[in-house]
Amino acid sequence: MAVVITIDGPSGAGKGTVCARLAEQLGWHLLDSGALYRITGLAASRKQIALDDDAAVAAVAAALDVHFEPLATGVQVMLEGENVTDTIRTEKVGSLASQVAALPAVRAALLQRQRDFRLTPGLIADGRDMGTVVFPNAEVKVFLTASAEERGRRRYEQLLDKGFNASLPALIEDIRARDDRDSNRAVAPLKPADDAITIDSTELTIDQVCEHVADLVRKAGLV
Ligand SMILES: Nc1ncnc2c1ncn2[C@@H]1O[C@H](COP(=O)(O)OP(=O)(O)OP(=O)(O)O)[C@@H](O)[C@H]1O
Ligand SMILES: Nc1ccn([C@@H]2O[C@H](COP(=O)(O)O)[C@@H](O)[C@H]2O)c(=O)n1
Repeated sequence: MAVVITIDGPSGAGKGTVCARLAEQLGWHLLDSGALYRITGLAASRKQIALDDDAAVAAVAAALDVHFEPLATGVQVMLEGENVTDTIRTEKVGSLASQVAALPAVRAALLQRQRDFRLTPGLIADGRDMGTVVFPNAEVKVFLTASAEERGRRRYEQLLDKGFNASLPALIEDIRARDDRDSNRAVAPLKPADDAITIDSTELTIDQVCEHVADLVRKAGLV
């Protein structure tokens, strides 16, 4: 079976950035599990399904017509033939994702779809429950975190770079609300796996975090 490195952690800790770099460096597959929850939230909301209707949202998750197309600029996400790459990255869709992610049948419906990404030569899996639920036997598990203030500041700069207006206090508040919902839900809550190494990126650059994870991968004898 192909080897897996899991990187879990709260929103804005840098998981997506670090996972994409590592997957590129190693030539491994990449699972952005958050995108699956974002797409499910978007699809359910477009179908006007109540976001607390576990069975109905799970049916949407099970039937998702979604394709991830790797491009030189990143991964393009196609939902029912429509390019939703930018749409799913909004804070609004992040909030939809975090609501449907609390539903047990939705998580069950997405489980095998995530495990199917485990292909040779290896997989880097980004999410909240990669090391605890989806790939409990992963070879290397990382829990990447940072203070809510620093994560809010990163999100703020990201939005300004894209030409959007944003309020830093409101972003920090949103991040805290999402942390709270993700950490306190009954099923697959956000938490480090017992055998995960925690990296706090508050005071680290992206390069330093990538080097730290690459070091763990080398020490585990995976490359
Ligand atoms: N160590 C770091 N130092 C400074 N900026 C960083 C660091 N890590 C990530 N960033 C920046 O923070 C922003 C959020 O990073 P990223 O999207 O990778 O986080 P994430 O953990 O995947 O969040 P989410 O779970 O919400 O998708 C990006 O603009 C990224 O460039
Ligand atoms: N394994 C996962 C991944 C994500 N979620 C939920 O989706 C939301 C969006 O995730 P991003 O990583 O794209 O920001 C996130 O807030 C979680 O609620 C999850 O539950 N499990």
